[in-house]
Amino acid sequence: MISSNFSVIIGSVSVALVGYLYYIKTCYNYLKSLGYDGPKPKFLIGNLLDFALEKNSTKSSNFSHYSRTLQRWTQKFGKIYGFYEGHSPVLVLADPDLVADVFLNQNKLVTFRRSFPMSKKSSDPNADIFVSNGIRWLRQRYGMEKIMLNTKNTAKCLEYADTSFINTFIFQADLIKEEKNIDIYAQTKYFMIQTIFTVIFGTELNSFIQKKPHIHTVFKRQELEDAKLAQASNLYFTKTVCHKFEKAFEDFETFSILKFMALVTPELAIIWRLCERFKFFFNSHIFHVSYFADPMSWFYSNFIQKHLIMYTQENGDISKHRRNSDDSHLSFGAEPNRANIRLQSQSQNLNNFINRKQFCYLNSFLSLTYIPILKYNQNENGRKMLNSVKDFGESRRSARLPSLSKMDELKKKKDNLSFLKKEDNRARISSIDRFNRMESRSRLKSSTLILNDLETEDFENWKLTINEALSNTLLMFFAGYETTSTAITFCCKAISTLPEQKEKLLDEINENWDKLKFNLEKFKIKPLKINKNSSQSEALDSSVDLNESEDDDVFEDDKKASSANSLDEWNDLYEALENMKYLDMFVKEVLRMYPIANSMVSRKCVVNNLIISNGTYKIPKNMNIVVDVLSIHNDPVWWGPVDPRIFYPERFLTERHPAAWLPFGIGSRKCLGIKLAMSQIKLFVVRLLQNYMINQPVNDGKSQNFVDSIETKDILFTQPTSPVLVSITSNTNI
Ligand code: HEM
Repeated sequence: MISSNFSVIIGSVSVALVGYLYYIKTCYNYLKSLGYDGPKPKFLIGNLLDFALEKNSTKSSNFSHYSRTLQRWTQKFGKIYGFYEGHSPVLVLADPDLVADVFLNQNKLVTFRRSFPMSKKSSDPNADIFVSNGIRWLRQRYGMEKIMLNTKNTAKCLEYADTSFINTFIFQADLIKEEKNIDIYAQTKYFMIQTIFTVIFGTELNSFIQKKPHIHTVFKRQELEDAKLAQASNLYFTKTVCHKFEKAFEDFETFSILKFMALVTPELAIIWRLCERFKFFFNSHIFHVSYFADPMSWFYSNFIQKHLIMYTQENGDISKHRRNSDDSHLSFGAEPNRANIRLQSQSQNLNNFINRKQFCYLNSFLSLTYIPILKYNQNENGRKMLNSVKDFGESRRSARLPSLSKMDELKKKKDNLSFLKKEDNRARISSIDRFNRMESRSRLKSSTLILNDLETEDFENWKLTINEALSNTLLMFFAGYETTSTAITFCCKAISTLPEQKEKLLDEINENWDKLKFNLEKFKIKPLKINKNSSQSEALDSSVDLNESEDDDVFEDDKKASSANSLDEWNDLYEALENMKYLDMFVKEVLRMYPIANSMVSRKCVVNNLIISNGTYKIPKNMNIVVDVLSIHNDPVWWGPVDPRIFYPERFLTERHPAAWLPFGIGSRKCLGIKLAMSQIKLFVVRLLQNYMINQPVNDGKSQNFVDSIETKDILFTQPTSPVLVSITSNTNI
């Protein structure tokens, strides 16, 4: 009897397996049946091996290179074709007209980013804007755009970037009085982690280890030796943080058997997700699938939590918030009961954050949140919590939120979500309604927070949940750190290898010198105006006495000075950078030649048969769509007549196809950090050239042609595979 049952089970499983394998086999006809050509897939894995085996044709290494694989296929199959990830079809667009047809499509809600079987679902309570889709994305985007694409906020971030430049770069490089090779890639990472940290928390990374960072005293000449040690310890911490982030990226890119299985058998993803829960049995990295999960929890417990503790301590509220106690947790992904206990202190902590004057993303995102109401609010604790949260919400609402009429006005007004403007689009409205319903269903299922459904005001629909506010702050690190530091690295390498273009940049900096005021002056360091004809640079303003008496509390002075420096100063600097046309073209040209986040430019078609190119092509529902950015960026049709392989910023003087330059993506889902990233890259380039002479590395042994001088890989982002050397000499008077 047992054996016959066993045979039945084995038989059924075998039949199911054979059926499943047969189904997989039939999938490989799909793209052909739609009329799309493409590389020949292998059974089960599709074309995944082609990515892994892609060789860098000009270099000895063989790091896999997503963009180069697409580029090779484009040469063979043309401007639109398909490939298979496992047996899931993916459509590739390699033509700006087609990209515009899909990504700028106003009517069809093509705003869904493609997803991977094991990545976070859009319905997850902690889903950030990057993984969210539909109305869930739209709501987050609506609020976050106002913060992140705001010029004043971006100008404020320049102040943070300037200070980071001093903290992470100037000091080390100032010790270099003779020409010396440095790894500019490592340096820009230290710069970026400090900058992005301050942008998110409004406080310096160093403040986590020392309340008054020694860095602010390092520029006293007589203390230089001591300062070296202080600096070393501060940078040690920064380096640790960078290391953790590097690890996160590595983990993401490392082969994982469960990720691979989910990619080739997405229908069984539920099984692979279950297996992941038992990963501790296997105790091996290759069984991990979570995207950034571990570093994120490390990051959360080390940063957000500590920050809140520190903040409440600074505000004299230590009694309620014991260090290392659970009391000061936010309910980020926590269970309702635990969160219930903590909410009193949470709301206090959040209140403190919200009421800070200092601009930072966390603060701004929290000011967009719904009032969180926990499920079990009928007991006394719950009621207390409810009241305190309501008070907190009220104060925030009156302090921060625009009035209802203002909000309506804003909704009506120009914003980048242009398809919102289409009033007569019934399909859109019904889709949004549907997503709204779907979203509220998934929200009700969420075990963490239940949103206050009694909030009836219209604009409530456009806020973030508290979990979204927090997960988006984490996203900012990952979206902003690696990408921007790599972009700055490429710019520095271009400066060091292209003397003619460097001269043009120097000329423009000299022309705008007075507008590009340098924060360093308050640290008694003076950049010297660049005199290209002599080896000696001229001191700009001899009225600053470098030996003037030093205050014991430089930090306090700096604080006062920086608050006295009104925001106008940073607005002026922002404007000055914006008006530097050659600098703008230079950075754009670097990003044209070295686009960094190509695999992010992707969408999922959620409408039945999207017709593009005047009916020439049809994209069926659920098709994943990616863009071959590298081919578009190197197509002479769009970038000629000067050969696109040549570094030639002036090509941007000619108006180009709007979908031919894609480093930040395109359409209503394009990069939210574009303003921040561009202004920080420009600021770094300007400060670097104001303070240092940058040249080709001495005795590097590598080609000093810009294009060949950096070896890259591209799995998640394009990254240099080895240290990027430039030679540097200080131009600064200390
Ligand atoms: C050089 C630096 C950067 C590059 C090359 C870059 C590139 C990209 C790309 C290609 C996308 C996908 C766009 C699309 O699908 O059309 C993207 C999305 C995004 N980026 Fe960036 N990025 C950079 C810096 C930043 C920074 C500094 C931040 C924020 C601090 C940021 C935040 C985001 C966010 C939130 C999204 C998702 C937007 C959405 O889904 O609506 N990025 N980025």
